[in-house]
Amino acid sequence: MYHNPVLLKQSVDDLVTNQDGIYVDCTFGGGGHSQEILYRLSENGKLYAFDQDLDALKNTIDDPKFTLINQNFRFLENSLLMYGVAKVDGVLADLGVSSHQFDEAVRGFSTRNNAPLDMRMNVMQSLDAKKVINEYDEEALADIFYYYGELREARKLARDIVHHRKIKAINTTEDLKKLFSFLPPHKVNKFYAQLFQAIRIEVNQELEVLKEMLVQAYNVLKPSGRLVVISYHSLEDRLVKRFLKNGMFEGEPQRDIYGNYAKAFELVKSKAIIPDDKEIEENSRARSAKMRTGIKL
Ligand SMILES: C[S@@+](CC[C@H](N)C(=O)[O-])C[C@H]1O[C@@H](n2cnc3c(N)ncnc32)[C@H](O)[C@@H]1O
Repeated sequence: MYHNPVLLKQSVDDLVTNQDGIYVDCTFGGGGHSQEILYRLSENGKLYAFDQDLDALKNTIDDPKFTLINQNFRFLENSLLMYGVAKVDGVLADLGVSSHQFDEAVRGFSTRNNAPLDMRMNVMQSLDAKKVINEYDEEALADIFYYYGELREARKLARDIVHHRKIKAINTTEDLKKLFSFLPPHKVNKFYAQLFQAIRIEVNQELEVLKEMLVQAYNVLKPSGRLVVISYHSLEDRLVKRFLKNGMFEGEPQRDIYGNYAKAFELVKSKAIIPDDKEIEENSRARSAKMRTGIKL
């Protein structure tokens, strides 16, 4: 199976409030969420879906209400304008990589397989994991490991990598993992997961594009339109949470003349929605999912 959609019912229940409306699925993947949105729309409704990965295009849905756009969702606003769409009723984003991307060993996302250091969601882009690991300077690498992987020994890791790559280029996931094989077995899997997460975030500029998409989603939403975001790690969730609360990512939110914080969205639930035990048992990818929904004020 290409991908088993996470929090499917909950997310689409939150998203679709107008069966004649215009909706956006920023992360088409295997099309599970898109398919469910289409079921809820009348023949007057429209769904525009984005995916930057060419593989996802193979899953396209044959439905006159549906348009699939092979583009990064950081170009949400302009891409929709190209289709004559200025305002929409709801935007969904189910972030990260699909199971298909993860399971395709050759793409280098998984810590389990030996593969070229790649990790690009869009195989047409030039920056890949090999460039990050072999060409970034020590300080840049340390920052990536510290901020994106939340690895405390970031400086030492960066130093080790720079030392080894002078002797021999680090070309594959196995070359990279081998550098840290001295770690105790009970620590090594978590460490690799954090290391790979950090590199993947950098290769795909995941936090930057998320910020750009959130701001544009706000711009394209009609008043009362809904933004639903499912994220899979705390760095993403933190950005989504702050944006839905204050319409910004950092700093002090503005206050009105009464001293109240200016709000961009009303939250459907103050706490993030997480999958229940049954869903996690059936789909391990659901384990770290957090969903937040805002209604544009
Ligand atoms: C978790 S999967 C989505 C799965 C989908 N909801 C389903 O039901 O099959 C994320 C998908 O979004 C795509 N994606 C991630 N970031 C993207 C971005 N910045 N722009 C466009 N597509 C992106 C990935 O290529 C991947 O196919």
